[in-house]
Amino acid sequence: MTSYIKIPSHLTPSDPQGSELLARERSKATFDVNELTLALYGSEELSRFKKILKILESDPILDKSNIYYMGRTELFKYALRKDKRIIQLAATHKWNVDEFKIASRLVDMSGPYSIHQSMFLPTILGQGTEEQKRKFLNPAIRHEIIGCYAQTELGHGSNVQGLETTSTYIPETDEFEIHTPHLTAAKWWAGGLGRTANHSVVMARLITNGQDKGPHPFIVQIRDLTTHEPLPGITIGDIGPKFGFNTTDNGFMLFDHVRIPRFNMLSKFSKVTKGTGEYKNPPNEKLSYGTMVFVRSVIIFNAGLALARAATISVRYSAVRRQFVDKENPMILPNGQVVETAVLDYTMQQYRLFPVIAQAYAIYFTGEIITNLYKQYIDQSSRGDFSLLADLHASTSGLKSLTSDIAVDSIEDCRRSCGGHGYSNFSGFTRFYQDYLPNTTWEGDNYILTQQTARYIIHSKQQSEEFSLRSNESPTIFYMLRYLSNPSQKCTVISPSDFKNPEVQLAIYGYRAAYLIARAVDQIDNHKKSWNSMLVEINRISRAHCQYILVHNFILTLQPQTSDSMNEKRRILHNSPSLKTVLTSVCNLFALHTMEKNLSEFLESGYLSPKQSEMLRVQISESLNEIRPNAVALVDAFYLPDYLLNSALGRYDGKVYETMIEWASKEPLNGITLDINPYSEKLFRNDVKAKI
Ligand SMILES: CC/C=C\C/C=C\C/C=C\CCCC(=O)SCCNC(=O)CCNC(=O)[C@H](O)C(C)(C)COP(=O)(O)OP(=O)(O)OC[C@H]1O[C@@H](n2cnc3c(N)ncnc32)[C@H](O)[C@@H]1OP(=O)(O)O
Ligand SMILES: Cc1cc2nc3c(=O)[nH]c(=O)nc-3n(C[C@H](O)[C@H](O)[C@H](O)COP(=O)(O)OP(=O)(O)OC[C@H]3O[C@@H](n4cnc5c(N)ncnc54)[C@H](O)[C@@H]3O)c2cc1C
Repeated sequence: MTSYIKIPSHLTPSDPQGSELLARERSKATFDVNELTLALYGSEELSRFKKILKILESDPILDKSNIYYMGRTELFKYALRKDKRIIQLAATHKWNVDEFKIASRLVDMSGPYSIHQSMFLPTILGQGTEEQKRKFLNPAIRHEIIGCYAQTELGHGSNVQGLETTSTYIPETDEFEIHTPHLTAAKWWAGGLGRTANHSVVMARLITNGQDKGPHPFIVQIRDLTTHEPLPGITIGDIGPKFGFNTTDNGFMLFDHVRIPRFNMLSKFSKVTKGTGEYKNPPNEKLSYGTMVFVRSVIIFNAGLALARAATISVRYSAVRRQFVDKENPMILPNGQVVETAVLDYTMQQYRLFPVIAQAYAIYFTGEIITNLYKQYIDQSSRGDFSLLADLHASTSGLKSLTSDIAVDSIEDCRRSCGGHGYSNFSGFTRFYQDYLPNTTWEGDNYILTQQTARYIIHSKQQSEEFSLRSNESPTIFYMLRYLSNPSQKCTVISPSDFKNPEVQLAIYGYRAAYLIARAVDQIDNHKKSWNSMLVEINRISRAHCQYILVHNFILTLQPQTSDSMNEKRRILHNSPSLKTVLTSVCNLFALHTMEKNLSEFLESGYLSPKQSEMLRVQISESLNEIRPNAVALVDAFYLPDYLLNSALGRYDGKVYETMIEWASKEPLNGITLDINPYSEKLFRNDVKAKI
C-alpha cells in the first residue's frame, strides 16, 4: 500500500510501550489462555482455524490493508473478487462446509455470494426433495448457479402471511406462474439479487384450484446463464446505498406472469399434484419457514463472536491507552517513573467493558447449546417427529432478538469506550458495527420476534393450568413450572456473596420470568386486555425468559457433567480448576450485571428486596475486581487474529500509535494536491504529490 507522507522513523511512543503494557497484563492472568481457547473451540477446530488463517493472511487478493480507503463500487468489486477467491481456495484446499465458514468468518466481509451460502443452499437442503436437491443443490454447491432468497417485499417483510407475490398453478402446462400484482409486492432487499444471482428462492403465495394456500418457496431462474441479463418478464436492480452491508448487492425484483415448471416448488413438505392441482398439506404448517429458524440459530451463535470481537478491541486498547495520573494509586514503572494510568484501571471503564466480556462468553455457550438443539430437531424431523419445532422456534426467536440487541448495544459501547479513536475507521469498529446492525432487523424484527416467544410461553401457561409441560418437547420453558407453582417465595440472600450462588441466581431469574408471565396471563384472561395493549409486557416476558436461558446455560456449562456426556471442550474446562474459577467470576458478572440492568422487574416481582439490590451492587463491584487481572487474557482466549480485527486499536502486540500514524499516511486524500484558489474552477493541481 502506498504511503503519501513520510513519517520520521526515529519517533516512538512514550514509555511504557503498548507491547510492554499488554505483556504485563498477560503475565497477570490466573489461568492458561491456550487452555481456555481449546475449551472454547476444541483442538480440531482450532487447528483448522490456524491452517486456514495462514492461507488467507498470505493471499494478496484477500489482503485487507486497502479497504478502509475504498468507496462503495470499489468495495463491491473487492467483495466480489474475495468471494471468488474463497471459492477457488476452497476447491484447491478441498475445504468442507465448516472450513468454508471459517474462511468466510475470517475474511469478514459480506459479499455478493453471502446469501447463496447462508440462505439459498440451506433452503434447498431443508425444503427440497431428493430429486430437487440433485437438480439445484449440487450445481449450487459447485457454484455453477448462484442463488439468493427473495422473501421480503417493498410493502411487506415482517408479516410473511401478508406477502403479495403469487404463484398460480396452471394445470394445462403443469407450470406455476409467478406474478407481482402490485408495486408493494416488488421483492426487495434480497442479498445478491441486485447484480449477482442467476437463481432465487422466491417466497410466493401458492394459488391452486382458486385456493390461496399461503406463502411457499419456489426456485426461479432469474438471469440468463450466458448473458447474465434478467430473463423475459423479470425486472431486477440493486436497491441502492445502505447504512452498511454495502459490499452486498441487495436487490429488487418484479415478475410479469413468469412461468416455471411445477417441479420448482420446493416440495419436501407440501406438494401440488400434476394436472389436478391437488394440494398436499405439510405435516406442520410452518415448515416452509424453516430456513428462518436455522438462520436465527446462527445469528445467536454469531452474536457471541461479535461481542468477543468488540471486547477484544476495546479491552486491549484500554490497557494501552493512558490518561491522567490516578494520584491515590499511580502507575509506577520499574525505574520508578510515575506515568499516566491505563484507562482499563478506571472502575468506570471496567464497569463498561467487563460485562461485555461476560456477555460474549454467556452468548457463546448458549449459541453452542442452541446449535445442538437445532441439530437434535433436524435429526428428529428426518424421522417425521416435529415435536421440538414449537419450542425451538420460540427460543430461537427470543434469543435471536435478545442476543443481537445485546451485541448491537455493546459494540457501540465498546466503540465509545475507545474515545475519539473509536470514531476512526482504523479502530475496526465502523464497518463491523454497520454490517452487524441489520441483525436486529433481518430474519425477523427483534420486537416482532419477542411476540413469538411470549405467545408460546403464555399459551403453554394458559393451556396447562396443571403445568403438564413435557421436558422433552418444551425443554426451554420447563424450568418455569418450579417457580409458577410457588409464587410467594422470597430471595434468601443475606450478604453480597450469596449472590454468587448459582441456585440463588436461577431462582431470582425464574421468579421474575414467572411473575411477568402470570401477570400478563391475568391481564389477558381476567381483564380481557388486547394483545396490542400488552406488547410492552410481552416484550418483557420474552427478554426475561431468554435472560434466564442465558444464565442457566452458562451455569450448566460450568457444572460437572457425567464423563460420557462431556465432549473434549467440556473435559478441558472441568479438568482445570483455574479455568473454572475465572469463568465462574465471568458467569457471576453476567448474571448479576444483567440483573442490575433490569432491576425494576426483579424488585417489582417482590422476590428481591431493595436491601438485597444494594448488596447486588456490592457483589458486582467485587466481580469486576476478580476479573480485572484476567481481562486481557479473557479476550485473548477467543483467539481473534489481527487479520480478522483489522484494528489499529485492538492489535495483539499493542502497537496502537505506530499503526494509527502509518495507516493515516496511506490515506489517498494525502496524495492529492489541491487547488485552493477560490477563484479557480480547478479542484486539483496537475502536479501529484510524490508517492513514498
Ligand atoms: C449460514 C448462515 C450464516 C449467517 C447468517 C447470518 C445472516 C444472514 C444474512 C442476511 C439474511 C437476511 C435474510 C432475511 O432477512 S430473509 C427474510 C426474513 N424474514 C423474516 O424473518 C420475517 C419475520 N416474520 C415471520 O417469521 C412471521 O411472519 C412471524 C412473525 C413469525 C408470524 O408468522 P405468522 O405466519 O403470521 O404466524 P403466527 O400467526 O404468528 O403464528 C402461527 C403459528 O406458527 C408458529 N410459527 C411462526 N413462525 C414459525 C417458524 N418459523 N417455525 C415454526 N413455527 C412458527 C407460531 O408460533 C404459531 O404457532 P401456534 O402454535 O401458536 O399457532
Ligand atoms: C441488510 C438487510 C438485508 C436483508 N436481506 C434480506 C434477504 O436476503 N432476503 C429477504 O427476503 N429479506 C431480507 N431483508 C429484509 C428483512 O428480513 C426485513 O427487513 C425484516 O424482516 C423486517 O421487516 P420489515 O422491513 O417489513 O419491517 P416492518 O415490519 O415494516 O417493521 C417496521 C416497524 O414496525 C414494527 N412492527 C411491525 N409489525 C408490528 C407488530 N405486529 N407489532 C409490533 N410492532 C410491529 C417493527 O417492530 C418495526 O419497528 C434484509 C434486510 C436488511 C436490512
